[in-house]
Amino acid sequence: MDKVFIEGLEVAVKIGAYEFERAIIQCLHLDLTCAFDIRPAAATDDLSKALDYAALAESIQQFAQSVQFELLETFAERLAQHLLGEFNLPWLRLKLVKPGVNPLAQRVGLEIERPCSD
Ligand SMILES: Nc1nc2c(c(=O)[nH]1)N=C([C@H](O)[C@@H](O)CO)CN2
Repeated sequence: MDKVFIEGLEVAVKIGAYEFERAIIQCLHLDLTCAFDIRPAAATDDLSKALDYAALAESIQQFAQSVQFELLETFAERLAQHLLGEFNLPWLRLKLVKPGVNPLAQRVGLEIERPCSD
């Protein structure tokens, strides 16, 4: 299956398990890969037949503005379900990085695939 992706999207969101995090907005770095058949768009040169990555990015930003969670896991799962439904996607991979959390690590975060491949 073809893939449409966004890499390095900066997303501002209220997220964190600790008390001090409930009052601040933090920036996550997001990579998204979506399975999508590009042939109808390629055959017609028509954006309406494509998976519009600008629309994906806008939907992600709006979702992030409308929620507040403690865990990256919750944010990832809810966002994945939101995108699968809104864009009628058969599969996606979503990677979230929360920068600056652990001084001994370059990056921490998680990656999910939905529907699961295993
Ligand atoms: N698996 C996770 N571990 C941790 C999370 C998380 O969302 N998922 N969150 C935190 C804290 O919010 C931390 O990022 C604050 O610096 C700790 N561990």
